[in-house]
Amino acid sequence: MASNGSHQTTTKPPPSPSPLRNSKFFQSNMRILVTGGAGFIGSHLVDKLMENEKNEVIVADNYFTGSKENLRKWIGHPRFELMRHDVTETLLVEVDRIYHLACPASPIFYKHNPVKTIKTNVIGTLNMLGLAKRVGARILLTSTSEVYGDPLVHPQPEDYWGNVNPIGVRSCYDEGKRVAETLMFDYHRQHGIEIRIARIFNTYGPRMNIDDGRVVSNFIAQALRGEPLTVQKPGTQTRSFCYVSDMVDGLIRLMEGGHTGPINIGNPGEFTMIELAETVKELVSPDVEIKMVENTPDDPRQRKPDITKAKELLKWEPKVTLREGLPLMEEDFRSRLGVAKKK
Ligand SMILES: NC(=O)c1ccc[n+]([C@@H]2O[C@H](COP(=O)([O-])OP(=O)(O)OC[C@H]3O[C@@H](n4cnc5c(N)ncnc54)[C@H](O)[C@@H]3O)[C@@H](O)[C@H]2O)c1
Ligand SMILES: O=C(O)[C@H]1O[C@H](OP(=O)(O)OP(=O)(O)OC[C@H]2O[C@@H](n3ccc(=O)[nH]c3=O)[C@H](O)[C@@H]2O)[C@H](O)[C@@H](O)[C@@H]1O
Repeated sequence: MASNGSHQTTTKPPPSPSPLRNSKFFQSNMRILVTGGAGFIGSHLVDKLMENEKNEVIVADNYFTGSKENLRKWIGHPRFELMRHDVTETLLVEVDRIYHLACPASPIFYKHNPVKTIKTNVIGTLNMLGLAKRVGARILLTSTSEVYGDPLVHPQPEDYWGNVNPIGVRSCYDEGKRVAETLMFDYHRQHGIEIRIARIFNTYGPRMNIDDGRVVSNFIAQALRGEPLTVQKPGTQTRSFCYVSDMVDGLIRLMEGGHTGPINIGNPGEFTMIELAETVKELVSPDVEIKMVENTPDDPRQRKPDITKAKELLKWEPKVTLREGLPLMEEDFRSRLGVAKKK
């Protein structure tokens, strides 16, 4: 009988998700949530995770920039589930790992509805951290090299704090990702959540949206349509391009390794936009014109990852060069645009 109305505290752990988990017939798979899994990087990550028969994969995506088409081969598979879900709303699922990718990544899409972009980065990441806390999952955030802004240190190591405009048209994305990183570390310190942060540098490959607006997809689509390649001024700005299979390998190593990050994942091969246009022209369509056009505000002038940490801590480095990766992407764009290669 309760003595004098004082509350008794219980130290019993919360019940397991289902008593079936304790059954000797239960096969304990790794259950993995991929937010943004219908997008470009997300769908390649899903392909890789599904190769392991011990993995069950759940994708949550609102299809803003992603599509079911990217996951077509897995729909109906017993270890795969796809749900239409916006990460700015809470989600209750029992999972062991969360790859949190949901966020539009191309500047034209993230600037389309900047308030929604920042909500996705902030509220979406809070929701996923809340989920990780509730179910004890490990969570990986796909942050970005944009946290370095228009960098004054080159190449960029992880301990560089960046040069970011907090009120510019890109801020919904780069400041959004910076807050997302802060939230990850605060949940880690305050609640002991297991976190991983990848700072991804420009990644390209098959399945990018044809009219995605990012530079590699723009140039390949333009070359195949016989349109001028639009180099935004001054054209001397640089980027370092990582092929998507290398990126997925790096993300899985980071998730399964013992380091929180942030860790840069990218290919240190650095090119000006004029060099990129010339390479696409040479490889895809030698007759195409290269045209200089106006740029957008706050475009970073140079970007190249320092990947010392990834090499040391993850034993990771990219394998696919730009000249090897571009033809793989060209092949995919040719088949989607219905443009055959001239013999
Ligand atoms: N590709 C790159 O070069 C690059 C570089 C740095 C960081 N990243 C990060 O990697 C992640 C994936 O990028 P990507 O290139 O595959 O982009 P993407 O646009 O192809 O994929 C993003 C996915 O997130 C979904 N999404 C967007 N908002 C959502 C929301 N509120 N709720 C649920 N789903 C939502 C989209 O529908 C899409 O499927 C992003 O977080 C991006 O910031 C990408
Ligand atoms: O890797 C990153 O960290 C970030 O990089 C990109 O942002 P950005 O580098 O600006 O990507 P693009 O839009 O592909 O632009 C790259 C460069 O190409 C130029 N560009 C773009 C498009 C075009 O048609 N022509 C052109 O010259 C831009 O001016 C810019 O200098 C991504 O879109 C972000 O999601 C990502 O987080």
